[in-house]
Amino acid sequence: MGNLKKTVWIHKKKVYFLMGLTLILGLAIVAQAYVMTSIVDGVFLKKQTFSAVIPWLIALLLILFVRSSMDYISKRIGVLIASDVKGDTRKKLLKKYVSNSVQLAEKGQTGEKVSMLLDGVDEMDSFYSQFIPQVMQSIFVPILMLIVISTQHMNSGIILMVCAPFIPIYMIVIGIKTQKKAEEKLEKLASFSAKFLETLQGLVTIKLFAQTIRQKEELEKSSVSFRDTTLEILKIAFTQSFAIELISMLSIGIVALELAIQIIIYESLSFFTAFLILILVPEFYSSLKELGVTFHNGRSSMGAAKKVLEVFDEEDEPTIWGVQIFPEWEVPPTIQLNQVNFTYANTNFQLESVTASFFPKQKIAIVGASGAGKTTLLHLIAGMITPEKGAIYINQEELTKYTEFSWLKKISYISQNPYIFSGTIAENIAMGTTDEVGMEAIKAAAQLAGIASLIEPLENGFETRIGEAGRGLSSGEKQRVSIARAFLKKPHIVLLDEPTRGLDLATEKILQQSIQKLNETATVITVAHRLHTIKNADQILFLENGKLLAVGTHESLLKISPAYKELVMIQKRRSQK
Ligand SMILES: Nc1ncnc2c1ncn2[C@@H]1O[C@H](COP(=O)(O)OP(=O)(O)OP(=O)(O)O)[C@@H](O)[C@H]1O
Repeated sequence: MGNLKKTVWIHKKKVYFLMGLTLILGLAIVAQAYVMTSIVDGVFLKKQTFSAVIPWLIALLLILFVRSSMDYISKRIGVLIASDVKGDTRKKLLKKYVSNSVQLAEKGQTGEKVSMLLDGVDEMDSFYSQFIPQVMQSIFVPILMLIVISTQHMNSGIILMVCAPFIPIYMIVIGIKTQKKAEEKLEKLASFSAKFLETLQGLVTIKLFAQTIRQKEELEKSSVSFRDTTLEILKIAFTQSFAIELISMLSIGIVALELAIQIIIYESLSFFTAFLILILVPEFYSSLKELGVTFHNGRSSMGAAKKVLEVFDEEDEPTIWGVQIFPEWEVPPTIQLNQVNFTYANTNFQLESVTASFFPKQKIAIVGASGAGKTTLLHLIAGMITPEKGAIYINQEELTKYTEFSWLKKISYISQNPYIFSGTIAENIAMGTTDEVGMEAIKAAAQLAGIASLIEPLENGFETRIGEAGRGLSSGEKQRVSIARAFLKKPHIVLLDEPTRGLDLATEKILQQSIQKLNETATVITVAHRLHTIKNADQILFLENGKLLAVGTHESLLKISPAYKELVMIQKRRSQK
C-alpha cells in the first residue's frame, strides 16, 4: 500500500483539486435537499402558488447542474491520474525489462511479462480512476451530511453514527479477502498467458513429441483455474452488495421510524426538519454504498498494483554504463579480461577468474565441453552481463566507463540462432547498422556474406518478406543474414557463438570464408567446436566447469593440457565418422 500511496502523491495537485471538488459536491447535496424540502413544505403545507416556488425550482436546476458537473470533473480527474500512473508504470516496466534484458529473458516466461505489462497495468486502472475519487466522496460527503443531520436532530445523527460504521468495517474485512483473491487472479492470468505463449512458440516440438493432448489438458487446467478465481471474486462482490444494501435499508428505516415518532407522538419536530433529514439520510448511505462497489474494484486493482510494483522491487544487476564515447579506431582495440568472475543467481555454476588478452585482428577460439561457460564468457565480453568481480578493459580503459551504445556500435554478435524479424530481407540486413544505408550497401554486404546468390533469383529479390510474416529461412541462411548485418556494420570486434554448428560442409565453408573476410578488419572471438576453427585460432581459451584451464595456440595446448588433447581427440573421431 505504501508504494501505491506514493504513486498517488506524485499527483498531489490533482488530489487536492479533487478534495476541493468533493467538498463543493457535498455542499451541493445539502443545498439540493434544503431546496427540495422548501418546495415540498411551500406547496403542501404553506399552500404556496406555483409562481412562488419558481425561484426555488430554478435554484434546484442550478444545484443539480453543479452537482453533476462536480461528479463528472472528479471522475475525469481520476481517469487522468490513472492514465498518468499507467503510462509511467509501463515506461518503468519496459525500462527494467530492457536494461536487464539478458538476465530477465532467462528468468521467468515471456508471456508472464507481457501479461504483467498489459493486463497487470490495466487492472491498476480502477484504483485511480474510480476508487480514489469515490473514497474522497465517501469520506467528505457523509461527514458533511452527518454534521447537518446531527445539528438538525441529534437522535437521527446518533442512529447514523451507530449503524454506519458497520459498512466500512464489513468492507475492510471483505476487501482484504478480495485483494488476496485479486493477487491470485493476476498470478493465474500471468501463468495462463505464459503457458499459452509457450505453447504457441513450442507448437512444432509439442506436435513432434505427440504432446498435443497433454498440452491441451494443461492449458485447460490453467484456464479453468483462472475462471474459478474470477468467479470467486464476483461471488464476494455480490455478497458484499447484498450486505451493504441490508445495513443501509435497516438504518434508513430506523431513522424514519424515529422521525415519525417525534412528529406524531411527541410533536417535537417540524415537518421541514424531518423531511430534510429523510432526504439527506439516503444520500448519506448512497455515498457509502457507492464506496462499496468501487471498494471491491479498488481492492482488486490494489492486488494487481501490488504484483506490478513487486516487479520493481526484484533485485537485478544491470550493467552500469558510463558516459564516455569510444574514439574512432584505425585498428581493433586490445581487449583484456582481468580476473573476470561471474555467477548466475540460484545456480552452482561459476565462471572463475578468467584472465586473457586479445590483440587486434586476432582469431580467438573459446573451447570446452558443453556447460563449460563459453557462451557466458562471450556474453560478458559483449557487455550483456557484468562481471561480478574483475573487469574487462578496452585499450587499457575499463569497458563500463563508456556508453552501452558506443560499445554496441563497435561489436557484432552472431548467435547460434539469430533472430529474423518479420519484414523484407533488405530490412533484416539493414538492421545491422544504426546508420542510413542504401540498397547498394545492403547488396554488397549480402554478397560478402555469401547470401546474394540465394536472394537475387527470388521473385522479389531483396524485397522478399521473411520472418513471421513471410517465408522461412534455413539455419545457414539465417546465419548468413546475420553475417551480412555484420558486414554492413563494419565492427571492430566480431563475437560468434558456434555459427557453423549443425551446418553442412558447403554452407560452413561459405560462412568460414565470410568470417575470414570480417577478420581482415576485426578481432574475431568464436565459441568453437569444429577442429578447423580451433586449429586456425591465434589463441585458444580452454574452459572447463567455468575455469580457464589453459590459454595458447593449438600446438602449445596439445603439449601442456591433457584435457585439451582429449577434447581434440573426441573432435577428430567425430569428424572421421
Ligand atoms: N541464464 C542462466 N541462468 C542460470 N544458469 C545459466 C544461465 N545460462 C547458462 N547457465 C548455466 O551456466 C553454465 C554455463 O552455460 P554456458 O551457456 O555458458 O555454457 P556453454 O559452454 O556455452 O555450453 P554449450 O556448449 O552447451 O552451449 C551452464 O551450467 C548453464 O546451465
